[in-house]
Parts: sequence; C-alpha cells; structure tokens
Amino acid sequence: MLFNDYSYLLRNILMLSYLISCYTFHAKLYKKLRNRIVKMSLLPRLVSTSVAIADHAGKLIRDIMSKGDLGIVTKEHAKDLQTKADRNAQKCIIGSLQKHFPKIKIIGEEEEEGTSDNIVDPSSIKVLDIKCPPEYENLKEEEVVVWVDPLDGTAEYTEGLLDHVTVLIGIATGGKAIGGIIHQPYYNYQNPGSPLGRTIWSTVGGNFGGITLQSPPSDSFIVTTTRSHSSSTVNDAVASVNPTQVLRVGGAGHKVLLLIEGKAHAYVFASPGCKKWDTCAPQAVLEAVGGTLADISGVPIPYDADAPHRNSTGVLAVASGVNFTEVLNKIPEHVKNNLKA
Ligand SMILES: Nc1ncnc2c1ncn2[C@@H]1O[C@H](COP(=O)(O)OS(=O)(=O)O)[C@@H](OP(=O)(O)O)[C@H]1O
Ligand SMILES: [Mg+2]
Ligand SMILES: [Mg+2]
Ligand SMILES: [Mg+2]
Repeated sequence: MLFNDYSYLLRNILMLSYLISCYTFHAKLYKKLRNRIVKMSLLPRLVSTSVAIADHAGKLIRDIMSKGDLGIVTKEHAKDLQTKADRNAQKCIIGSLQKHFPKIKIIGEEEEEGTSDNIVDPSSIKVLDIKCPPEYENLKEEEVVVWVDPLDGTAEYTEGLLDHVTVLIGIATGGKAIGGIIHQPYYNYQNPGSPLGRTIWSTVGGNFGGITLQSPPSDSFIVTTTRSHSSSTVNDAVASVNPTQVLRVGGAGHKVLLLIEGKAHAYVFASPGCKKWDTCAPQAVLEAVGGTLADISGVPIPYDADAPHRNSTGVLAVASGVNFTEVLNKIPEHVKNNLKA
C-alpha cells in the first residue's frame, strides 16, 4: 500500500517536471522567435506577419464555405458580390495588421473595420528568409500603405471556381508596390491528400517564396483576361495582341499566378473595373520574379494612400521573359484613348 502511494507520487512528480520542462522549452523557443521577429527591419517583419495573417484569413474563407451559408449581398451593381467570407477575412486582416503595425495606413476593399476577435496570434508568425532591399532597410510604419483585397474572386467563390480565389495583401511606399502576399486558400483542392492552400510572398528587388517560377511555352502566346466583365474594348485589346489561346478566369491574383507558373504570357484587361487592392500584391510578386505590370498604356500604377482606388486606365502585365514593350505596342490607340476619356 505504502509502496503504491510512493510510486503514485513519484509518477506525478515525474509528470509535473516533464510538463514544466516542455513549457520552459516552448517559452524559450517562442521568446527566441519573437526576438528574431522584433529585431527584423519593418519590411521583412511586415511580409512575415502578413503571410500568417493571409493564411488565417484563408482558413476563415474555407470555414464559411464549409458551413454553407455564404451570406451573399450585392454592392454597387448586380455583378458586384460580397460574402460573409469577404467581410470576416477583411476584419481579421485589418485587425491583425493594426495590432502589429499601428501606424501603417491600410486600405481595404470592404467597409468592415478591424475587430479584436480573430486577431492572428504572434506564435503563428514564422520568421521567413525575406531579403530587404537596402533602400527599404530604414522604412518607417508611417511611410507604408497596405492595400488589402480580403477575397479576390468573390463571384468565382460563390460559383465554386475555388482555385480562382486569393487573399491579397500589397505593401507600398512612395507610390510603388514593394512587397506582396498572395494566399490561395484552395490550392490543391482538386488533389485530395495534397496540402490544401499556399502562400506566395515577395519583396521587390529582394526575393520571393511559395512558388516556383516557370516559363510559358515559346511556341504560343496565351492571354488571360476577365471571365465576368468583358466589353468591346476589353475584347479588342485581347485580340490586338494575337493570342493563340485566351484564358478567361477570375481574380487579379489568380491571373498573375498563371503568368508566374508559365500558364499564360500576358494579362490584358482594358477596363476601368480593377482596383489598387487587386493589383498591388500581384504586381509586387510579379515584379519580384522578373515580370511587369502597369496600366494598358504602360504607365506605372501609383499606390500612394491618396491615389484613386480604381485602376481607371486598365491593366497590362507580362510574365518574366516576355517583352512588355512589344506587347504594349500592339495595343491600339483607340483602346488606350477609351480608357483615358
Ligand atoms: N465596374 C466594373 N467594370 C468592369 N469590371 C469590373 C467592375 N467592377 C469589378 N470589375 C471586375 O470584376 C471582377 C471582380 O471584381 P473585384 O476584383 O473588385 O471583386 S472581388 O475582389 O472578386 O470581390 C474583376 O475582374 P476579373 O477578376 O478580372 O474578372 C474586376 O476587375
Ligand atoms: Mg469585390
Ligand atoms: Mg478583387
Ligand atoms: Mg475582393
């Protein structure tokens, strides 16, 4: 009896000391990671944090779809949809960015403000090997504008075209896109058993991760454009670059991923419908891999805080290795002028 009491006590002491050592180990590891994050300069810290935030927003988007009640409402017109996933993802992204970077200016697609629930936990932030170009080493929060599209490809989300959906967090300073995060919550959803979702990140002039750059075929010229918002000007612009194939898909994030993975040569959208939160992150990722994104006349898109939200002069982008000027020179003057008017 006495022996049993002792062995019981000993077992509990051993168990307790094991738990304490586990806790101490994890607390030390956590502190070490936090210190590494805190010591990083702003841009890599913002990119690392935004990767965790975008991953979390992606989980919210999948949760809402799996529960089945999308809470769809229309915004400015019948084709302009918003779901509970757009709203919840925006609240999570803005709330988390504000918590970690209180002085940066954040511009999101939806009206929702950041909330304190669903804030990304600091322990989920991984220290990524992000290169900060020397000119941004001393960047301050006050100099940064972050453009957020919490769910790019809402119409496609509601229609079950899930690989068109992305979460976009674009980082800008001095009017230029300098960092981007594109999270694709349903990447691999048609390959059961493979890990679901992926996150691509970049710093312009630095490095990128989460994707393998592939060249598009050299014996064709594949163009990607909108699937839901065509017009005669949109179609004239596409036809003018003599495509061998046209991929009509949703989302600016998704279209730029097609350019990076060698599935399309150019993204041609001669329409004033796309916004800065659609293009900032994709542009930063595309430029980091050697591609180009500008307006339909080749003029750089400005990303300052007071820039108009709408990309009223359209979008033209090419994959790495495709000559932007050659494609631009094929866009007819009437297309460029229609968008300037
Ligand atoms: N007013 C207007 N005119 C022309 N085109 C427009 C307009 N509003 C939105 N769009 C295009 O519709 C697509 C979806 O819009 P958004 O990216 O803003 O929405 S969302 O992020 O998917 O919620 C997107 O195009 P694609 O994703 O390329 O199909 C937008 O560029
Ligand atoms: Mg929208
Ligand atoms: Mg969008
Ligand atoms: Mg959106």
